[in-house]
Amino acid sequence: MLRRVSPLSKLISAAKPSLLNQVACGLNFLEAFSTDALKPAEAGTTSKPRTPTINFVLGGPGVGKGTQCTRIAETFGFTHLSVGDLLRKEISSDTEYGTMILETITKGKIVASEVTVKLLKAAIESSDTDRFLIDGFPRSEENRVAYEQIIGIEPEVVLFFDCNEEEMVKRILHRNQGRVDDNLDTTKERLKVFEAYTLPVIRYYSQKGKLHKINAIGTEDEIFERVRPIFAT
Ligand SMILES: Nc1ncnc2c1ncn2[C@@H]1O[C@H](COP(=O)(O)OP(=O)(O)OP(=O)(O)O)[C@@H](O)[C@H]1O
Ligand SMILES: O=c1ccn([C@@H]2O[C@H](COP(=O)(O)O)[C@@H](O)[C@H]2O)c(=O)[nH]1
Ligand SMILES: [Mg+2]
Repeated sequence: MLRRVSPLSKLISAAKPSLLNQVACGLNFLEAFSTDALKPAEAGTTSKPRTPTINFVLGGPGVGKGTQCTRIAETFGFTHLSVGDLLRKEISSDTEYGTMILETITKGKIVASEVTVKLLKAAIESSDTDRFLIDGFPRSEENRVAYEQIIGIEPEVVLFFDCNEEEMVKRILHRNQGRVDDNLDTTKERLKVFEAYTLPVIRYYSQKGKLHKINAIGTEDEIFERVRPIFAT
């Protein structure tokens, strides 16, 4: 069912001025696209509520988000949704967004929320499961606001894998998976984008008491043991 959304003015009042243009550009899209499909049923309605559990996994480029998500998903029964993978699938499927996504990823920039939230929503809705690890999203405050407007499920846990830049660059340059963004120039840009746009999201969830900061230096096993207690309870 289509639903009109309330004005964004309240939501963006706390956002940095540099983000306001991006948020404003998303307004028409938000009004047109918002649905109640993933929201809990209102009191008095007969339909069964469907409120998936959402956890966000954030961290700089190459820090090991995907590696740890695989382990967490296997151990604790989550569905791992990498938004980067959803975007790469769009490129290889040659969809209407493919060329724009390829250009954006190659430059190390952030794809418009219109596209990422739409892909994410479709992936959640088409899944048989209801416990998700969302890897690499939201990447900016604009992404976060769009997510809240369109999907609107509060994350239970937000993981932040933290590591120095030198180690992240080293991991990317050794990744060897043929990604178009696995080169030094794009990685430098991604690090700038992470600092300017993703750190504010991390600060937001820290202030809400949802953030779990994980030291991402060490072996994959050591890092996973730091994560385990968060989901083991
Ligand atoms: N603890 C670790 N120590 C050394 N290398 C690691 C560690 N964890 C992951 N790696 C390796 O680092 C590379 C990047 O890991 P991964 O793809 O999981 O990172 P990511 O955070 O998902 O990166 P991106 O943001 O670019 O998608 C991979 O080659 C992976 O095998
Ligand atoms: O929410 C997102 C997620 C990803 N991107 C773009 O994709 C690349 C690669 O993402 P990974 O999560 O590292 O696989 C990223 O640099 C962005 O260009 C995005 O725009 N929005
Ligand atoms: Mg990844």
